Amino acid sequence: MTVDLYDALARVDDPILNDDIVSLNLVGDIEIDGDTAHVPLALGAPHSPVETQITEDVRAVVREEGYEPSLSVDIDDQTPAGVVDGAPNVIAVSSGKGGVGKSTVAVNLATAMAERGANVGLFDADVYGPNIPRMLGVHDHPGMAEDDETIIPVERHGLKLMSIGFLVGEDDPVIWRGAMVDKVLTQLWHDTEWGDLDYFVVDLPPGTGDAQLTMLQQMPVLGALVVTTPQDISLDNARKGVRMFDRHDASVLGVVENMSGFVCDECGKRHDVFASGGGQRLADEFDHPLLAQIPLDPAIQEGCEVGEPIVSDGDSEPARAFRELAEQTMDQVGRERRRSHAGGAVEIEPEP
Ligand SMILES: Nc1ncnc2c1ncn2[C@@H]1O[C@H](COP(=O)(O)OP(=O)(O)OP(=O)(O)O)[C@@H](O)[C@H]1O
Repeated sequence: MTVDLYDALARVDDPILNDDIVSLNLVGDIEIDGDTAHVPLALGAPHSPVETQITEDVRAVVREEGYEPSLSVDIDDQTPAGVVDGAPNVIAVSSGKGGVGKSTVAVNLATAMAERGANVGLFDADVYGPNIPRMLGVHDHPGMAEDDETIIPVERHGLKLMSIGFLVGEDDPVIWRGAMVDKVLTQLWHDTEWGDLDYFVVDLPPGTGDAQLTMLQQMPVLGALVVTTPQDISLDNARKGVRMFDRHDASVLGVVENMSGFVCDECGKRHDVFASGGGQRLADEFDHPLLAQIPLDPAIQEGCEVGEPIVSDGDSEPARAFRELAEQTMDQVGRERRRSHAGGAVEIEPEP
């Protein structure tokens, strides 16, 4: 009977890895218990659009075959083990230089993933400008757990936040360097009681120097986003960022072009304030996907000022762009995890 079910499940495709889920080894040992079919699936990006679709397709096929589906999801792959419970997918948000909107992207990405139902932790490791508490409207400080040894992260907009800014204050110049910074950051994230997380977003300090590299080496980063504006200077710096990740074993999940064109309220036309197409060129050059183009919009900055990430603002253009970024990022995470599970048998088509 289960043989038929495997045959039937081979009708379900993984649209990213371009093969069916049985050939990709994503279906574990099926057990039949009366009318119920227990189907273990090897999926690694909870609430991502593609994996949500795969699970819905699996349920539909199991029902068509006359069973009630009971799915369990677990993945065993080669990605780095998590540092916190639940082995979350660690995503580093980076930029080649300051001021391109890296923290804004990290905040809106994390919020959008949480709004899709994922358990998300956000770690503000930007020692030189830890402004995420302000962007999320957090004025409290985290508390200590009863054991007096672990820190309870602040919860806001459905995500858990810890920031180096809680220790040093946003406007205090950070005088620590090198090893000291690493030590404090590592301790802060280990000592935080994150609970079960699906995704762990880390806002790195801007730049591509030793500080960022050491930080990456100490975190089990699954992949990085490289945020850039369309200008050349910013792109040159972003290039260094991509190379840094390529040298380190963390893969680049994709490029995010921020401040990409300004849509005028008055005339409704899009104006490319900076040069256009830069993010796409960078992505093409390194064969990484361009995950989103976030418009230059004063509402994004106002959202940061009042502590309400723009992505929660209904159907505005920037909100849609950030939601798209979250969906694309989660799908890239899923691609890495499932590919790693399926092993060398998978031939990946280049990104369109
Ligand atoms: N797409 C956008 N449209 C309008 N304003 C934006 C946009 N993205 C970011 N900003 C604004 O630009 C400023 C810098 O953004 P942010 O602090 O996120 O940059 P960063 O790259 O993290 O900088 P840092 O170097 O300090 O880490 C903020 O005031 C933010 O509100």
